[in-house]
Amino acid sequence: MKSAVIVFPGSNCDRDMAVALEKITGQKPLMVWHQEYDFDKVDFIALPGGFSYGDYLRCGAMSARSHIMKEVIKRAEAGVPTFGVCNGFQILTETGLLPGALMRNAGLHFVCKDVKMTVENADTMFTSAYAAGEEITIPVAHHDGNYFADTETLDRLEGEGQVAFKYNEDINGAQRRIAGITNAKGNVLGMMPHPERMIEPALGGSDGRKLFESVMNRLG
Ligand SMILES: NC(=O)CC[C@H](N)C(=O)O
Repeated sequence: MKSAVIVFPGSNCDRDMAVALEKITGQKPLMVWHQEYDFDKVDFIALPGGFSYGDYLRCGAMSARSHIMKEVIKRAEAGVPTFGVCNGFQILTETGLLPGALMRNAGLHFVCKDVKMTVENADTMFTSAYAAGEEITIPVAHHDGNYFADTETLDRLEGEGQVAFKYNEDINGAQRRIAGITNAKGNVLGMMPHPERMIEPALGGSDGRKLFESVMNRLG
């Protein structure tokens, strides 16, 4: 599985993502700088966490309008599996590839800890290696993780199985404790927790591993 990791000024989880992808897929990902217009054909695109453009305006707002995102949007709309973690999730909502918005945490504090969450839908290309309802522990580190969407959108997301993960407890005020969602087609996933930081016991656990394995199983 050949992957690309998109790098913006202020990304700080790009190397964590690259290490996880290389360890799990056995192939070094392409690191793509935001000023590029195009990049080689890949099977998987990752938008890593961080503080792109210093989180100015709104988290992810400036990255969403960068050169490279035009190409990412084109490929995601054509069906390429696209995965945004934390700041990557914020970028995906800012582009409109995913619905809703990530607002300031309800407690107005940066939240940095391991959280328990539940796999709400194990029937997606990103979650199929998990069991439905499986409880997993994954770290979060964000100040804008408070997922918001209007009631109609939330009902649709839940009704269509687009809620991939929910926190077991309220950690940031997110509506319906939503931690990660997919688009309607199922090839775009955004989530606030960082599975790339939980891929082996030396990191405190391996619960993030199955996410990458799910995609690998699907792509063959
Ligand atoms: N770890 C991250 O990606 C941080 C995301 C974002 N800048 C926030 O703090 O909300």
